Amino acid sequence: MSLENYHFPSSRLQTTDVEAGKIPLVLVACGSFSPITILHLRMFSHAYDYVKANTNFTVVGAYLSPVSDAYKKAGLASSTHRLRMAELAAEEINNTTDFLMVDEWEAVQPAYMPTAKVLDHFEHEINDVIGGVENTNGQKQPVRIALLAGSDLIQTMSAPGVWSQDDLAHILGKYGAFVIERAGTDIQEALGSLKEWEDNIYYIPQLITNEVSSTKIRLAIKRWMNIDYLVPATVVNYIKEHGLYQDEDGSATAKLKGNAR
Ligand SMILES: Nc1ncnc2c1ncn2[C@@H]1O[C@H](COP(=O)(O)OP(=O)(O)OP(=O)(O)O)[C@@H](O)[C@H]1O
Ligand SMILES: O=C(O)c1ccc[n+]([C@@H]2O[C@H](COP(=O)([O-])O)[C@@H](O)[C@H]2O)c1
Repeated sequence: MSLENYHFPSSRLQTTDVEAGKIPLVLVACGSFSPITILHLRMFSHAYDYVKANTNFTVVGAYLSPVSDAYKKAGLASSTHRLRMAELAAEEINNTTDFLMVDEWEAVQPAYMPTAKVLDHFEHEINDVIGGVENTNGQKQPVRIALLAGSDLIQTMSAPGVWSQDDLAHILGKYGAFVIERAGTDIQEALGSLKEWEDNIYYIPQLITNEVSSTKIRLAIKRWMNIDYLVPATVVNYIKEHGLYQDEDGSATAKLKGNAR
């Protein structure tokens, strides 16, 4: 896994027969995914349903883009592990909805890559290199790239000093964001200083809110608790096999392994 042997994943990108009259859309979720949870996957299902019912877009592909090791956030497993877990999770969701892919480009960067640059990378690969998509009338159309995020991430955009103003204008002005409600975030506050881009921000309430977070999963593992049904089953097994997120003495992993059926 390195930039030299990197290839942009497009196997699940719908490049032909896109419904004429619709705007083709690719959703990109950036984050740590340490580990990926079912809520990360649910973000895509929520967005897909919302887009279909409420907009003139049509989803032609979706990507998980795990952040690189240079992000150095507490609890960040190595990008090799996070990419593999994301792949396993994507395989699971694709049993029911066939559009999710994992892009390694951000994760393999030697330096931290701001989200604006990550979205530019998708724009380049999909619209410049692949050349957009073809609709049912045989016409070529550019794809709209958009950020998919939980409302907590959008709230950080209103917090001073976290994002550069130029990057915010670029992300929300050029690309836009689909924002999934997240328990504990006041959406009015989160969108407070982002008013000028409100036409490009789509807020998606959740009928069933759920507070699963990667932090809580890591905590549960440290407390020797079972994490079944909170992360995909294949990812649970991967975490056990590789002893991820364990205490220094390894006891949490030993217990998880002991619980394995
Ligand atoms: N329960 C959730 N509801 C809505 N959005 C979520 C939820 N969990 C994660 N997200 C969103 O998923 C994206 C990636 O999240 P990230 O990898 O930081 O997960 P996290 O669970 O917030 O991690 P951590 O607990 O390590 O901070 C972010 O946009 C975040 O807002
Ligand atoms: O580009 C930026 O300036 C920027 C500022 C804050 C956060 N981000 C991105 O937002 C994501 C946050 O993930 P997390 O796990 O810290 O919630 C991650 O992909 C970061 O690269 C990006």
